[in-house]
Amino acid sequence: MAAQSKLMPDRDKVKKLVSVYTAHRPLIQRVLLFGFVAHILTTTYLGFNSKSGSSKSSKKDKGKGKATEASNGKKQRVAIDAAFYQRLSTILRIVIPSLRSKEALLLVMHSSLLILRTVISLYVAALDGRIVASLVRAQPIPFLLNILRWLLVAIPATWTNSWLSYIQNKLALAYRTRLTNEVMKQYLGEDKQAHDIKILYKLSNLDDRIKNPDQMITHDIQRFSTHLAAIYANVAKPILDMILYNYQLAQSVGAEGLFGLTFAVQASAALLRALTPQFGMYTAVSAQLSGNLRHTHSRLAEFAEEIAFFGGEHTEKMLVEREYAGFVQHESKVLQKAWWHGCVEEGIIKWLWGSFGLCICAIPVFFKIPGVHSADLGGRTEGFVTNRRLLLSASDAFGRVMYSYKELSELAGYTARVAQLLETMSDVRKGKFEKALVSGAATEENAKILRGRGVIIESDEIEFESVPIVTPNGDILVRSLSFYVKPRQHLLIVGPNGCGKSSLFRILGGLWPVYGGIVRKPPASQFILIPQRPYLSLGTLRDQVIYPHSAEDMEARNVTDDDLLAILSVVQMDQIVEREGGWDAARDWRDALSGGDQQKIAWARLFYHRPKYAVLDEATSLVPLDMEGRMMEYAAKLGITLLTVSHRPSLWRYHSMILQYDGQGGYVFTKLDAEKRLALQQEKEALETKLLEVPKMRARLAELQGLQSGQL
Ligand SMILES: Nc1ncnc2c1ncn2[C@@H]1O[C@H](COP(=O)(O)OP(=O)(O)OP(=O)(O)O)[C@@H](O)[C@H]1O
Repeated sequence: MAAQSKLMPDRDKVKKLVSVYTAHRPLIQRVLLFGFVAHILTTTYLGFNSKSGSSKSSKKDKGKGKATEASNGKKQRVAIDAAFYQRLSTILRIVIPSLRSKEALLLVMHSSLLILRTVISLYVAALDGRIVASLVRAQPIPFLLNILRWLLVAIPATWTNSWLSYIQNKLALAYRTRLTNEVMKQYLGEDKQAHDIKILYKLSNLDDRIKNPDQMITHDIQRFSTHLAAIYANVAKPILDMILYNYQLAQSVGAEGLFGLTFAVQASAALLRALTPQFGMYTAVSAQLSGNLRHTHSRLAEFAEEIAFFGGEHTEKMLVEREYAGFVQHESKVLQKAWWHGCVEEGIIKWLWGSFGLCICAIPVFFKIPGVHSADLGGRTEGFVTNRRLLLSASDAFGRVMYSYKELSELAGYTARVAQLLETMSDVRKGKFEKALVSGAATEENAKILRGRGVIIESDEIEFESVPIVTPNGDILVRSLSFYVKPRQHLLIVGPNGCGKSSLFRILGGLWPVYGGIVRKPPASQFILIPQRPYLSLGTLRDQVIYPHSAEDMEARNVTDDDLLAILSVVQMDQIVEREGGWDAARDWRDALSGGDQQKIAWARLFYHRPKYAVLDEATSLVPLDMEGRMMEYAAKLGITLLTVSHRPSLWRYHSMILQYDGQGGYVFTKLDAEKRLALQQEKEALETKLLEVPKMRARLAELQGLQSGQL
């Protein structure tokens, strides 16, 4: 009796607690639901900002040395971390430049359609329950009416889905266009006046970070845009869905059950996340390896003739196979990781969470929920079917948030690649280069030269005052070079191979930085370069002569096709117009013209543009001597001052100054007396020929002496 009387107050306490709970249940429900929404948003945010992801990746990077690696050996970490969000926000400002932009409008349309789809799904869940309930209650009229509603709701449902995929693809295309335009603006210059920066050349020659810009501009930007457009639907929409479906579900199963479910799901989700491999890093490495492979193949196509003549197919095959093997090895590793991750993922998301869900749907069937009226069999079935559908949608939404983590990792990979391209171009634009320097650059004296910067002054004449000639690798070819070229004082540049003759032109053309001294020169637009193998663009015959002008530019200069024909007749190429089918004929001119004809077309281009200075780098090596003289004289007649690199003595007489490198870092700059030099050259050659005869004469002498002694 005593023990019973002791228990009584406890029982009273519990009863009191239950009655307080029942009385305040609406408030408790609201607090729980609010807590639920806050919890979902916080955990999702923390999940996408997971520090563990980044630290894990850096540990792995150290262990296996696998992160995206620029060719200068620097590794770039790819994870969903602060760096990723920072890169992404920079790119987002490019792809969605303002709230009034087309992309922002598409995003608003996309969001509205996503919400509409969720609303339709909620309605369909309730309708499904009602259809099953009318079946269980054997009520044909409500059943038919509900089927009619089902058919009617199918119209906006299908319409919404088609629109969603259409707008998502449009969004991806719009992002790609914005990003490509921005990159092209930096890569090839914004307008015709902006080509002085020469990012195109500097990116691959003065900097090591970007190995294959073609792959980045075409493939990586496309993948990035597609992922970015999809990530919005895959992250924002599932989060919204999760909140709405669960809210609806809580109305019938109680927020307590929902909270329990959320706790169990979050715990297993944390486990899944911990087991998720670094897909972002793998994506970036994949893109890099496939870019290398593509580059190796494009070299094959470009140098097909040279390789075929050398019989270098076997060596090239080995090179391609090595690249391919590296790519396949990486892809196989990723596939294996994706395989077991897929198993764990499906086990947890589909099956474990499915069982949790069924238990939740059973709550109103087995327990009396305070404040909810008991239902008949039909009502219970309706509740169960609706709840189950809501639950399936909610768990599907949660699953998509989990999967989107993987997608987000991939997006991080492409974001890293695109951001690297943009950052490197911006650095190159500012003159900041990252390049592995050769050992010679390590000496203190060389390093000092490399740290310095010279002055460039715009002028009508060309003058170098104590300018070092330094290669992008940090090799110093000439420590201090001084010379000048006045208009019509043609300069000949000679010296052994690799001594820096063409490098001088790269400094003049603004391709290489000036590391010291003073350079006075006209803007790069006042120079025209004719290399040994001239560049022929894609386009018509006319385009080859007027490159880089367009037909409109030519018209604006009042130059007609007849004028072009007259220019071609100077180089004896006028018959080509008829032969190739007129000025508008388009071909691959590198194949259609012989080497000599290509050089002549380049000279015709020079005569069309009539710049102040022409830079000729072995530009007459493939044309006959009489044609060479004709072209040089015509250029001089047009008032073009020539800076010529050539080993042909026949060219000396067209120049008045000479810059002669000795190949050891020294040089002589002096007046060129062509006749005297030619006489000296002829005397030297005559002596050399005579000297060649000496061994023969000695042998003959010995023979004669032998004969003579035999006779005696
Ligand atoms: N983009 C580059 N990156 C690194 N080094 C370079 C680059 N271009 C040229 N060089 C180096 O600069 C040096 C000089 O080259 P340059 O083309 O000026 O020689 P050159 O005197 O014209 O020789 P040649 O008569 O054989 O054409 C060479 O050692 C070359 O390897």
